[in-house]
Parts: sequence; structure tokens; C-alpha cells
Amino acid sequence: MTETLRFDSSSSELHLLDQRILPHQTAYIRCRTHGEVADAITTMVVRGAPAIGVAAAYGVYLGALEALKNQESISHTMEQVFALLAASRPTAVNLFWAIEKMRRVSERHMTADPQIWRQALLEEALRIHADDVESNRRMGAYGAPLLPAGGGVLTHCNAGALATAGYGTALGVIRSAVSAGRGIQVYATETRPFLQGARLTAFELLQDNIPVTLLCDNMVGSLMAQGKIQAVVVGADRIAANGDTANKIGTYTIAIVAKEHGIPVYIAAPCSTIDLQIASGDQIVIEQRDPAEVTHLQGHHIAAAGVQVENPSFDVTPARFISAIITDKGVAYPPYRETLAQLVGSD
Ligand SMILES: CSC[C@@H](O)[C@@H](O)C(=O)COP(=O)(O)O
Repeated sequence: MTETLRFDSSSSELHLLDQRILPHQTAYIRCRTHGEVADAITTMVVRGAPAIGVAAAYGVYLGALEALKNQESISHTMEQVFALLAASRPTAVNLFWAIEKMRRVSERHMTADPQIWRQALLEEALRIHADDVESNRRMGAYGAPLLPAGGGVLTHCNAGALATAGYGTALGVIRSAVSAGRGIQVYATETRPFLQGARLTAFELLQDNIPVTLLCDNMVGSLMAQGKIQAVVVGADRIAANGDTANKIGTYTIAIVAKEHGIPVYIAAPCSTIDLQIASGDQIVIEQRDPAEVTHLQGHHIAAAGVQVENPSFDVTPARFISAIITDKGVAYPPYRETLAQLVGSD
């Protein structure tokens, strides 16, 4: 699989696969400053909750290198670094989780020799990166048995290797089920307006020789009614303490239609996506993106000029529509307020 991101320690550059131009071109953008990383997150060069978190961790490290060259105090510069990265996208909690982890390491080593402080930050970013791949593989192993052998499995957006440091969350579960020989048929929604399904999910599954059938977003209900879908598995950007889950816009609609048809809906996400600080999905900030993403398709203006546009990037699926949450520490079932707290607190 094409690498989503890689850090070159010798040149201190973060190489990010430019996901805006996939699948037609494969090119990497090099980030040398925390500002370049923040910009790459905002402009969707890198996207997907776990990948955003990993990129932000390296962004903090690049900010630390800038702080060492600065005349201003290190702690003052680092506050600016944390703030800029935290403002890059609002919904995926993995961003804030990774920044917080980096902040703790920074504060712990602040009084040490500057080179020891710098090295500790690099090691933490590398650890966050490596742990993400491991946690996806564990999630895959926990989730694969839930998928129906020989059935149709629908996924939405891209919760794959491209949305993480590797292997994927929802697509990791699908990959594990395929490896275990469960013979599933994968259906991917197109995922307007950014087309993560058509461009990214289709690309990465085909790269792995996993057959996938593409659907326009508005075809989901019809396929469910025809009996072609036996399970839904998607990722998450933020899961509240009660299990309410923010994910790519359209997940809510899919979950309601799935419930009507008696089809289970599984969320696959690492514990770093669970935000126990918020009681319910009402408190999740939903990112509003540029109307041009809706009025234009690959740079072509397709909508009537002057039309008003809504472009929320995520929606919240209430916990009652979610059959189980597959995490890197095991599978949580309702009542989520208890089971998620137990999983997050466990070793
Ligand atoms: C493993 S990725 C989980 C989610 O981040 C994913 O489903 C999603 O909604 C991505 O949105 P995006 O706007 O492409 O960052």
C-alpha cells in the first residue's frame, strides 16, 4: 500500500502523500515547519482522524526545532505551535489527543538539556506513528469475526490505510476479514463532496486486490432493500462518552436506513478517538467546509451560480443506531457509557 506519511529524521522533513490528487497522481508534499503541517491538515493533503493525529505529532516536533532556532522563549513558541496545529481542523479528536501527548512530553523535559527535550519529542512522535499501525491491526482482529461470511459490507468515506498510519480502521476490519477468508463483498460509497470513497477507498482496496463496488451516496437505501448489504462498517472522528459518533457526513443517514433494514452498523476506531470528556454528541463541533467543495467538482463549476450551499463535513450518529464499537482494546456493546469507559480505562 502507498505510504500515507513518512518522517525523514535525517532531513527533519515530514512527507505527506497528497490525497487531493489521488488516484490519478501519487506525489508527496514535504513539510519542514509546523505551519506547513497545519496547512496540509486544513487543506486535506492529509486527512482521516488517526493520520491527522500522527501528522500533528510530527508538526509539534518540527515546531520544537523552530523553537530551538528562535530568539523567543521555547515555552512561548511551543504554545503558538500547539495553538496553530489545534486550529487546523476541529472535529477529529485524535488531533487534540496527539497534541496533548506531545505537550506532556514537552513539559516533562522542558528543564532538561534542549537536545534531550528535542529527542524526547521525536521519540514520542515516532511512537504515536508506530502505535497507530499496531492498534489498527488489533482492531482488525477484534472486528473481523463480526462481519458476515459471504455477505455484503458497506463502508463510507475512507477509513483505510490512507486515513491512518497504515492498515486502516474500518478498512482494517475489512482487510482482516478478507485475510481470514470470510469472502465478503465490499461496497464503497462515493462520499460527496470530497469523494474519499470513489478516489481513496476504491484505490486502496484495489491496490490490495480486494474487489470493491462503488455506489453513489443516494443508492444505499435501494441496495439495502435489495438485500445486498448485510453489515455496515465505518470509522469515526470523535466518539462521545455515551457512544454518539461523529463521522463523515452521510453516516447518520446510512445508519438510520440500516436500522430500518435490520442491518448492523459497526464503528471501528482506536481508543484515541473516544472523547470521555464530552457526555454526548451534542457537544461535538462539526467542521463547516468551503462551499466550493459542493459547487465544484475537480475544479469545474457544476452548480447554478449564486446558489446557497451547506457543507458540514461530519454528522453525528446517535448511539442507538450503533450495534458495536470496535476498538484497539476490544469490542464495546451498549450501554456505551459503561463499556467505553471500561475499555478506555483498561490496560
Ligand atoms: C480512520 S478515519 C475515520 C474518519 O476520520 C473518517 O471516516 C472520516 O470521516 C474522514 O474525514 P476526512 O474529512 O476525510 O478527514
